[in-house]
Amino acid sequence: MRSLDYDVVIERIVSFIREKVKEASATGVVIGISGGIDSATTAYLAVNALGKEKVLGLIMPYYENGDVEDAKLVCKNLGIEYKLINIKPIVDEFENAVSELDVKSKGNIMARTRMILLYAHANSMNRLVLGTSNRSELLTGYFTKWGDGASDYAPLINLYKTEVWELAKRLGVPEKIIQKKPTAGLWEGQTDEDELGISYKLLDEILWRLVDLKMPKEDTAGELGIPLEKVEYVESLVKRSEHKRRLSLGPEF
Ligand SMILES: Nc1ncnc2c1ncn2[C@@H]1O[C@H](COP(=O)(O)OP(=O)(O)OC[C@H]2O[C@@H]([n+]3cccc(C(=O)O)c3)[C@H](O)[C@@H]2O)[C@@H](O)[C@H]1O
Ligand SMILES: Nc1ncnc2c1ncn2[C@@H]1O[C@H](COP(=O)(O)OP(=O)(O)OP(=O)(O)O)[C@@H](O)[C@H]1O
Ligand SMILES: [Mg+2]
Repeated sequence: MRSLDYDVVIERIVSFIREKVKEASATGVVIGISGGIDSATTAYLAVNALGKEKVLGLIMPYYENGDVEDAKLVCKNLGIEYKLINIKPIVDEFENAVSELDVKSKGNIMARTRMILLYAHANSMNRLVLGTSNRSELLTGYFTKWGDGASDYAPLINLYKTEVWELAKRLGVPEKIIQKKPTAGLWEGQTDEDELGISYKLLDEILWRLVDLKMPKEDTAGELGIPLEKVEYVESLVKRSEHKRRLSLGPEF
């Protein structure tokens, strides 16, 4: 895995956010704050870039669990304005309108409902939506298309999850948030690593070699001392999710 100078990373992201808000003549940014590390890290970077007055956090729970308290902790530590919006009635109304909704499809409605609320605030306040996706999620397609994958700018998009952990430590994100298991929170007990079937540590090592270094899969498996099937599995995740990394296509003329 590459080794990054995190002081430089922070400086680059902070000036990126500042520049994009200025370029759009926007009054600030809106971020969905879940109580997880990606949104916390994004919010810390945004406050560094713009100051706390220009960052609005939306806390949008479906389930009643400790995540709301963690999300509030992030907002309070940063001193940013936040709004709590319970998305359960909205999502349940969608569920009523669709027959035979499976658990994953309902989770995607949650992610898309949050996206609508983020854009409603961005529209009405002349702000930009900052996304929280990272490179591990982007490459594996581990996000809801047009849901949490949708934003105006995504400051962490070129950093792997293991790098986001490093960044969070340096930014002073609360230890409690850093220590949490990554979860999309779309159903009770869901964790990223269980659903993906691989740890982020290994996933990132494989993706770095396969995608960034363009290393043949046999060499990747050899270097990491893992079965070829594990690398082929990650390769399949990348291939299968290609459609999520571009705007909708049509035939060319
Ligand atoms: N080949 C293709 N070409 C063009 N479009 C294609 C396609 N295959 C599927 N599609 C379309 O894509 C849809 C499937 O994609 P999508 O709707 O995203 O749904 P899907 O990929 O099935 O589910 C989203 C995944 O992301 C995870 N997630 C979601 C949200 C947040 C987080 C998190 O980490 O916080 C994780 C979630 O747990 C789940 O595993 C299909 O219904 C179809 O409309
Ligand atoms: N309950 C929620 N309230 C507000 N935003 C949410 C909520 N759940 C998810 N989101 C938004 O969706 C994004 C994607 O979720 P994801 O789980 O990948 O990130 P995270 O929760 O910040 O970090 P982690 O992956 O470590 O759990 C979040 O960063 C956040 O912007
Ligand atoms: Mg989460």
